Amino acid sequence: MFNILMADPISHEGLDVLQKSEFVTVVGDTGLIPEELKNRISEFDALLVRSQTKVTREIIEKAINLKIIGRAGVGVDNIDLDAATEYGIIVVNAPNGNTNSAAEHTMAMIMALSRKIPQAHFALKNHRWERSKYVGVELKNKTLGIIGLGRIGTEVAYRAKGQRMNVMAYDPFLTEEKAEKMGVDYGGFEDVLKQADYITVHTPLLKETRHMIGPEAFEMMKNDVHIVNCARGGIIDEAALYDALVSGKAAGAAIDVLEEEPFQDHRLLDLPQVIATPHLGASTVEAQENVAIDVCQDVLSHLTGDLVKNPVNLSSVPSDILSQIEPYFHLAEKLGHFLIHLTKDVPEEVNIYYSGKLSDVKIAPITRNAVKGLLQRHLGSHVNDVNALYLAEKKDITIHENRTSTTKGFTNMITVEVKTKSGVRRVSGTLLNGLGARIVRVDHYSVDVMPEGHIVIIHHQDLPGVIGKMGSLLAKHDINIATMQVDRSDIGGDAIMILTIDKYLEKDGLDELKELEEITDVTAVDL
Ligand SMILES: NC(=O)C1=CN([C@@H]2O[C@H](COP(=O)(O)OP(=O)(O)OC[C@H]3O[C@@H](n4cnc5c(N)ncnc54)[C@H](O)[C@@H]3O)[C@@H](O)[C@H]2O)C=CC1
Ligand SMILES: O=C(O)C(=O)COP(=O)(O)O
Repeated sequence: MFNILMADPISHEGLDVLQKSEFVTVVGDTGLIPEELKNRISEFDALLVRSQTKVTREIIEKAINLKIIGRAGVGVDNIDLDAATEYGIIVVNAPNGNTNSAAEHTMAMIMALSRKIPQAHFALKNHRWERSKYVGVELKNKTLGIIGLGRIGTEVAYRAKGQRMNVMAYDPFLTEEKAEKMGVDYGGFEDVLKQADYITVHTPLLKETRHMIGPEAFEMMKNDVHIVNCARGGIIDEAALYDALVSGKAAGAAIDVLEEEPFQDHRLLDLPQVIATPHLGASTVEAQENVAIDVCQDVLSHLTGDLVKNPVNLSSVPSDILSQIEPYFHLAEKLGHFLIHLTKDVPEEVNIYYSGKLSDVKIAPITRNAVKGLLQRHLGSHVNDVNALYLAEKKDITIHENRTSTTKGFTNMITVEVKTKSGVRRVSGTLLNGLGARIVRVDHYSVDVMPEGHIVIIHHQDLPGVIGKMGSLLAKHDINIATMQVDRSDIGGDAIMILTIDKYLEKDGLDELKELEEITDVTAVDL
């Protein structure tokens, strides 16, 4: 049974997804202060949040059972992603469910700002009939500058065009061709700042975007510019915005998000030309339903061993590609696990070669599984595909991926090679059509071994009688040999024998095997 903590309120349609499962229990405890969350987090396998709860490194360090953090929304700036990755905790979000809601809210804010609707409404509610005070400006033929033309920015662009605005956008991934197709003017960051009558930001809050609209940016803007932030507090430097509004450079601002939420400093909110909502961009019934369902499905998938759709700290793989590569995950992990048992020194470099039909597929997720298999032997079962590459880097192990289209007789092959100061060891495996995974090479020897169960790898001299001696010794320990594979470099030279046996070979049996004079090395692996 997995315990899930819902730390921020999430729509019941999502919770229904979880509650239908017999594998999970959901505890709803919203509004915990950081200290309380820190004290309780070790009880939980999964954590569900929106933007209120800050999932800091301190909390993650205490989350000894946590496997997944689900963010019912887009922005993950409230979660310490580096810490989550380091501790092998997958973070998932719900990137699509609130796009429409946020775009509609942005348009509502732009219109309300232009026609001073909140101010006029407030006056009238206070029984003041102030018609001449609230003269607005039209949107038609004005230029809307969009910084960040992703999901929400794009939807805002289409809506603004419906208002007959000219739209100009800057996004590092926007090409001139794409802009033309969308009917949007293409510009650099500064072009947008200089030409727009309205500027709306739709980037995530990142190191690079924090305070990207600061004093210098305001300096470049047109006089009487209108500023809109329905993305994240901190993208616009609030002190610079305040100065621009007070100096008259900016005519008004509409803000849904603040650098500190709930607000501490209300200077900006007190300005009459500022209209504001308390982070309501995603607060529609529809959006909350969408994001809750999406995130809860991913949380349940992960806890029950399925792949997630919207990982944040892992690259996501489209389902058609995933169906091609997923069968290799298990093989890659087994190869890594097998090889690390043959590796006697500290691994310094790992090369993974993909060949045949694996030479042109997305290999990164397969690599993560190979590295997971390699590291788990010494670092334990907390190594997973979220933190495998991070942990390898921390241990100064460099990982290289290589592709070749040629395979020696196999349609697909993965070779994992480990370099240590004493040499190089490698193992290759393939998926045989209809027959499953096979280890087909160990160093320069050809073999055919199913990577399952109890395996003994014996390096020996190719002399008559060795196989018999070894068989008798195992029989003495009541060990039955299920399969045996033998290969040699040349007659009478070095040879390898790989046995699959029916039960675990205890240390005393292993030591006795090592004592046989023809045997140079024995390794037991449980796969
Ligand atoms: N107020 C609210 O309730 C909501 C706020 N949001 C915020 O909106 C943000 C955007 O959401 P989506 O459009 O769904 O994300 P998205 O990932 O589809 O779009 C973000 C875009 O910003 C661009 N970008 C990144 N750095 C940039 C830079 N330095 N300059 C210009 N563009 C840059 C990216 O290339 C991307 O196209 C979220 O990260 C979240 O913080 C999202 C939903 C609701
Ligand atoms: O999805 C986002 O990034 C949002 O900002 C929405 O936040 P919320 O879930 O409403 O706290």
